[in-house]
Amino acid sequence: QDSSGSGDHYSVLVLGGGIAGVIAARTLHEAGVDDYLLVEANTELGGRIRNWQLGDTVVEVGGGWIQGSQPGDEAQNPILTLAEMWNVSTAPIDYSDFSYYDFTGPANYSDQEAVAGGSFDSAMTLAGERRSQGLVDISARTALSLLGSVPSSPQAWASEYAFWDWEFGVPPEETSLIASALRNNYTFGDSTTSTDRISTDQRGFKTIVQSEAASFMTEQQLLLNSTVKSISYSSDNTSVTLSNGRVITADHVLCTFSAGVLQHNDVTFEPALPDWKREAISSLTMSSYSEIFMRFPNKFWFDSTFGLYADRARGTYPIFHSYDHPDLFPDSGILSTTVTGDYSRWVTAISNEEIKDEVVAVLKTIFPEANVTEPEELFFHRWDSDPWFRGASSVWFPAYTKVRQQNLRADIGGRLWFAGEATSRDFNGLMQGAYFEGQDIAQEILKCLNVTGNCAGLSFTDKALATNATA
Ligand SMILES: Cc1cc2nc3c(=O)[nH]c(=O)nc-3n(C[C@H](O)[C@H](O)[C@H](O)COP(=O)(O)OP(=O)(O)OC[C@H]3O[C@@H](n4cnc5c(N)ncnc54)[C@H](O)[C@@H]3O)c2cc1C
Repeated sequence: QDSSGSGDHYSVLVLGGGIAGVIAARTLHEAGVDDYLLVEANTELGGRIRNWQLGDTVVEVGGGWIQGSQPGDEAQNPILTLAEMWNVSTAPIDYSDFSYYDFTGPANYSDQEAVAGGSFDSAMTLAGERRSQGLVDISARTALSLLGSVPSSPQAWASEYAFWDWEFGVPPEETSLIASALRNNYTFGDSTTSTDRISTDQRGFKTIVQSEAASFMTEQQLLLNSTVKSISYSSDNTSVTLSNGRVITADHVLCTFSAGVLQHNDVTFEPALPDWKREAISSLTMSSYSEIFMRFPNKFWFDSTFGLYADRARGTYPIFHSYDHPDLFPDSGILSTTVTGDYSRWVTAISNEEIKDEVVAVLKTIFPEANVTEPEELFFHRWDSDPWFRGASSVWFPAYTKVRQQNLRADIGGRLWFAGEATSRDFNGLMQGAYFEGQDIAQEILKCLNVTGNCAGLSFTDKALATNATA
């Protein structure tokens, strides 16, 4: 195809080279549609799957945990299938392997963590009951309160944090009960055998996306380093304008940009997106989620996998993860700490040197006997300020309805389509959500290319506010 800037035409333009975009392209290819072009702003495929090297060790700074691997008889998580296909090494994660600390140093409050876990399970059950009765969505905080769970000490807050904020990236006040239960229940099912796994592959977990793409995509079907500025659509045609002025037309455009990118108006639509679509996009938030990696000259911390820290201020460096662990990277000297929500926005705004000072002060508090040194390296990806992502992953506000969810993934006029982790009802925020949506929406496009079935498009409801139904 012509890349000189004079314009060209494809059957399908796939916008974005994360999991959703690559799996959509594969789905088109498998149906014999090779007249597509995948456009990606970055210089490589992978999207929110990214790695960084500290010392000699490659760590995952974005999606890298396979949540709900579903071994045994259950349908396996397709992300695990991809990892196995491309010999990407992973290790199990043991969530029961915690050490406990508070602002006085080591402190054992595992009983409080067990209580928080019980409250989480009860909230998931309550969500199922409310959904089957068609009741309106409520926040996870409201649900916890209804269940009598009212944490009122730093140790109880940290315990609650481990089940909610660490998983969803936002506090229970901002988490939809219904949507979080859908995600939790579909990810983990009834399984007691399902485990999470973490990538340990030194090529980076992005290998699952890049190797998969290399197995079917040609150089002519991929346009890297190219930013989409605007998308025009009508019932007859679509066209996309890149930041270098190149205009590409297509029968169909599939947009897989994050909800954060769509919310920030980084890409303009001509005409503007209809109100029902804008309301759906605005009913999600992009979580602020920062895992801060540090490499120390020597290991001075716990031998367990995780450390939970209860500061007086909820959410202040609450989770520590030891990568210098026999299952991960022994002798690497790597320890991470995860912050979310407002504290993540704070660390995104300050310098790495300031973060170092804060974290070292906390580490000195929790290891009063140890020789706590400065980290030799500190890195985290500032997802919130990255214009290609604008946050970590999508979370529904406590205003989830079936109609808003359907409107989020509905096409516009049978020409402009949307897919990605955010459009997934059952796995929103997760890599498998992006995978299934890329596959499913590409199949809808195939119907409209007259390759398979009838072109009906995906239904939407113009008056989204008319119904509260969550089922
Ligand atoms: C810190 C962090 C931790 C996470 N942890 C996990 C985890 O443990 N388990 C899990 O399952 N998931 C996790 N996730 C979520 C997971 O990474 C995502 O759900 C998934 O990778 C999203 O894939 P996607 O294809 O929907 O979107 P993306 O990967 O965002 O793909 C969209 C692509 O569009 C490109 N793009 C954006 N704007 C433009 C433009 N204007 N022009 C051209 N291209 C553009 C982007 O560069 C990107 O490559 C995590 C995410 C983060 C950030």
